[in-house]
Amino acid sequence: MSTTPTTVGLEPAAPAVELDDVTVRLPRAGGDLQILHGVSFKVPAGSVVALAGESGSGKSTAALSLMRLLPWGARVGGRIMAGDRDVAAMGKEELRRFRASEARIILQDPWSSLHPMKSVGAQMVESARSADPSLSKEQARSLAVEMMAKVRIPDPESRLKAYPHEMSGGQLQRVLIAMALVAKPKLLLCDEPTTALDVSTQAQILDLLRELNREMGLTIVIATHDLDVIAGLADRLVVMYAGRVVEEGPTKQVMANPQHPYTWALLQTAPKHNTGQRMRTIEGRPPALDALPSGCSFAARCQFTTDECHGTRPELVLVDESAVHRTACLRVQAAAGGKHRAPVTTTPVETVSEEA
Ligand SMILES: Nc1ncnc2c1ncn2[C@@H]1O[C@H](COP(=O)(O)OP(=O)(O)OP(=O)(O)O)[C@@H](O)[C@H]1O
Repeated sequence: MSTTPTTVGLEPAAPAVELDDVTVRLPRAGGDLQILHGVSFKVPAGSVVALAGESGSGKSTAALSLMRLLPWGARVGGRIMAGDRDVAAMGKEELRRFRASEARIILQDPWSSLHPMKSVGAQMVESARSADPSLSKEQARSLAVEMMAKVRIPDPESRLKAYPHEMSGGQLQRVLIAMALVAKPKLLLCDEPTTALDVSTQAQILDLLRELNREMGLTIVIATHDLDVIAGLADRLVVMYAGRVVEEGPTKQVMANPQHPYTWALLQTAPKHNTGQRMRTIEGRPPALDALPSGCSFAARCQFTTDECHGTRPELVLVDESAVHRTACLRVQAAAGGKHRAPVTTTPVETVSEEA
């Protein structure tokens, strides 16, 4: 885990990327389906930020929106910033360069992320040269060998000649990470990067990500439903539910002292955090996105629900200013006697995605 972000008493690092009041709507017959509702979080440069939540909570959509990799016709509101540039306002060529060299993505299924008919080496050379067209084929190839060695693929020279079907899932995920690294990106997005892998390979890939963050200062955003993945890796944790952020803060603090009942319940489902013999599940299901309740989306599953929770949607407010720990729960806010502050939000402006 890096030590750069939001250290108490120090100036927080400038955000590498930031979502500010982001909404995402997808077109469908009968009216748009809203997937994200005013999602805001910052990813300090050099940090690891995890997006956690059950399936369908909007983690992937939030992560993919950072690279504008949303389905065609998606309407995006709010601001998505990469440093001081607005990702939504990037022209085609700027966006291509951003995706080729600054921000790279690793998806859950390594098999479908690679071309089956091209050797690993050819794909790595392409990746390197799309980020830096001035590289010769030989230079790109030696960079590929270097990065294959960095992700600890034995005998990288000969493995470059292999085709994807000749490699295991764990090796392919390493190849994908190496393929991202040849572009020398600043930001690596990982969408459930270990879900398709066996447990020991999962641990090795997580160790590798941790090492890349520490040694290369790579900023990492990782979307996962598995809180054990996050525990030793992420500096900050963003917990999502039904398309909203319900809690956000330093991972250790959120895990040791979860404020939102959903975060607490989610932690109980993680094997290492569960003290009982059997793994718990959270009773009930998240609400359908086209039938969200007017109050708190978690109210129907929460053991602390009051009448007010059904009628009033809680805003995400600071519960610990120095650690930038926020939660969206009326009960927590009431217990604090209203001393918590709601963040300032901006007026959303919508853009329509046409290139993904
Ligand atoms: N292209 C799409 N068309 C229609 N609905 C979509 C589309 N993409 C996502 N959704 C819906 O948006 C919601 C959020 O999806 P998203 O993949 O962001 O969630 P997630 O938390 O990453 O879940 P998972 O871990 O299952 O991927 C889900 O209900 C999903 O069905």
